[in-house]
Amino acid sequence: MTDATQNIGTTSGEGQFGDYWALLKPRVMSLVVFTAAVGVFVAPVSVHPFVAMVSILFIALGGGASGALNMWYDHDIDTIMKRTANRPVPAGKVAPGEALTLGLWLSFISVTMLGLASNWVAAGILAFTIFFYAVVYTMWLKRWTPQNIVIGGAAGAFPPMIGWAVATGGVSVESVLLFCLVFMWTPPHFWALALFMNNDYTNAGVPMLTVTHGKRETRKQIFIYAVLLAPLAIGAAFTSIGGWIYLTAALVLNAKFVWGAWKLWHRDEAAAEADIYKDEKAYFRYSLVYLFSSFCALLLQAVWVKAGMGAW
Ligand code: HEM
Ligand SMILES: CC(C)=CCC/C(C)=C/CC/C(C)=C/COP(=O)(O)OP(=O)(O)O
Repeated sequence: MTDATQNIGTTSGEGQFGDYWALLKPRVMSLVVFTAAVGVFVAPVSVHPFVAMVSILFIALGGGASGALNMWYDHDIDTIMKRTANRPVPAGKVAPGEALTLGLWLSFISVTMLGLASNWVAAGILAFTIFFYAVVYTMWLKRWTPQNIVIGGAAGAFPPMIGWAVATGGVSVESVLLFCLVFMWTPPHFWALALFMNNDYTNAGVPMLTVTHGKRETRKQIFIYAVLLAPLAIGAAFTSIGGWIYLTAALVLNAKFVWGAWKLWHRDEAAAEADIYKDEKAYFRYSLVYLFSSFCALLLQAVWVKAGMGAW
């Protein structure tokens, strides 16, 4: 789980392809793009497969662009944090100005091309998402408030709405619901990681909740968001994008998400430290399985319904 590349030894400004690729945060963005793709396919309007494919590609490019802008701005704190120290910019493989240029160009290309390939509502939401992650979250919230990832999480929640807009040209209750699923999922996802990466954030002076309010409060907040997410996620089964396949998956996935959060909350801090945050790491990994599986279930449900088999 690292963005580091293997090109040790190149000097600033002489990065290799792998270094520029790493600037796009490909691993994180793969799941982001998947949620966007599901947004395209669960929408009630069929899109030409070529338009769908090209649009998803440009959403991916926009996500990558926002990652490069984030790595440009954050290279000072990325140098301090162990997890990020060997990213291309802090490692001296790519000059900060290059990351900025790449981010700006890819933003421009992705938004323009998405507008031309699908529609300008989708392109507008993509532009706003890039702005929200790169400027609102990275440049402002991240270094200012422990609510950084709660508010900033909106950036990661927009992609399914972009996908939905690619198909329908607009926004609807269902696409807002998809937004809410990712939005409410983000705090447990990130704070689980913050519990075992707290030293990094403390050293870099980033006011994550674990740093400002401590791990006990963070554990409680993870549980609260998991509990708030569950009825939304299960409730989605009873909307036009739901049905029995999704409901079955949502019941199992959310039960495990809430139960895991409950256990994290009641975990003794000394015990957690003694076993090097095994449960916290497992919960972070499960957060990824949770989101991926929930969106897989939505996709499967849509295929089932579109094949004429009915939602229930
Ligand atoms: C503000 C919102 C979010 C924050 C602050 C956040 C934070 C993080 C951090 C710090 C990591 C570790 C990354 C690394 O070491 O490179 C991570 C990993 C990951 N995140 Fe998030 N995340 C957010 C939203 C999302 C969203 C919306 C998605 C997908 C829909 C996502 C998917 C992933 C994936 C797939 C990984 C694992 C990457 C790997 O294996 O290297 N994250 N997240
Ligand atoms: C289509 C589009 C524009 C999508 C953007 C989606 C998006 C905002 C994803 C954010 C996920 C992410 C990498 C957060 C990392 O936070 P961080 O920057 O604090 O983490 P770091 O310490 O690993 O850099």
